[in-house]
Amino acid sequence: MTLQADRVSWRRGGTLVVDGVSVQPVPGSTVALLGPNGSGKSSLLRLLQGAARPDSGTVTLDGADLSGMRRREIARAVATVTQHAETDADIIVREVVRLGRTPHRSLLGGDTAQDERAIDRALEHVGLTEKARHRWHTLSGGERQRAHIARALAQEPRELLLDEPTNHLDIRHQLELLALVAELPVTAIIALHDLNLAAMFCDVVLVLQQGRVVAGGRPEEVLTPSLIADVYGVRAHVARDHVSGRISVAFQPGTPSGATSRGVVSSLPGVRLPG
Ligand SMILES: Nc1ncnc2c1ncn2[C@@H]1O[C@H](COP(=O)(O)OP(=O)(O)OP(=O)(O)O)[C@@H](O)[C@H]1O
Repeated sequence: MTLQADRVSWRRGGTLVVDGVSVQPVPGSTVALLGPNGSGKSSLLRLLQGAARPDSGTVTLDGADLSGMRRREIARAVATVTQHAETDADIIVREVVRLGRTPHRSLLGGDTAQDERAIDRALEHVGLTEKARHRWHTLSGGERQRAHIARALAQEPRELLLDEPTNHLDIRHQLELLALVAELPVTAIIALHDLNLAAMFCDVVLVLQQGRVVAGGRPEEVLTPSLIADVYGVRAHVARDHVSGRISVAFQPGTPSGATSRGVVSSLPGVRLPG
């Protein structure tokens, strides 16, 4: 059992932005949410984190409907890093990361040795140990992003929801972050724009278009030139590494000629496309 969405739909500002989406990740797997701008990736993550309720369908955690659960209860299992995470207070980095421990703290108790260890580990994972005592406003954009990820890791979640976590990161930190997430013993659902990062690190990709899942499965099954042409409207060449079996995508100038590959369906469990 894990965090699952079953045929969720959500209307925002009069528009259906999530349309009958099911997500049933295998526990411990890493799932990429792909799709063009405005296709509904962040909206779906908001439903999965319990920040909003679907108009229809259900999001469940270990079989229990998220809408009947307390935020603290959800936060003990599910950590989220959103695209626009900010921290106004001028506190040191370690205190930002400490916020991740809040759901685990008893109302009267202070921080325990376990809290301190979780914070140390999280800072180390994202390479910010040296900056732990620095003030928040002195960090670069990428360092702030990594601190927010450390906060989520300090939460010691089972489920990790990340919205464009590589946004501000240089290439080394992009690779390190996704390698870390893929190795962690968590189920991770990550909204990504970079198809190559998805292909390198994710077990499954779900491709959204106008709120609907139009393809889902292993990256090498789904990320074909015709799917990329259909969904993103760009030409691409896809090469496969014969040793790792992983693919890489090279984009080409020009508009693709009309290919249709909607509904690439995988035999993988947990990937269900709308009928
Ligand atoms: N607060 C809001 N109120 C009304 N509509 C919204 C709101 N936020 C987003 N939307 C709309 O919902 C749709 C999906 O947006 P969403 O942010 O989920 O897409 P996305 O795939 O994450 O996009 P991006 O790749 O640009 O981050 C878009 O059409 C957007 O305009």
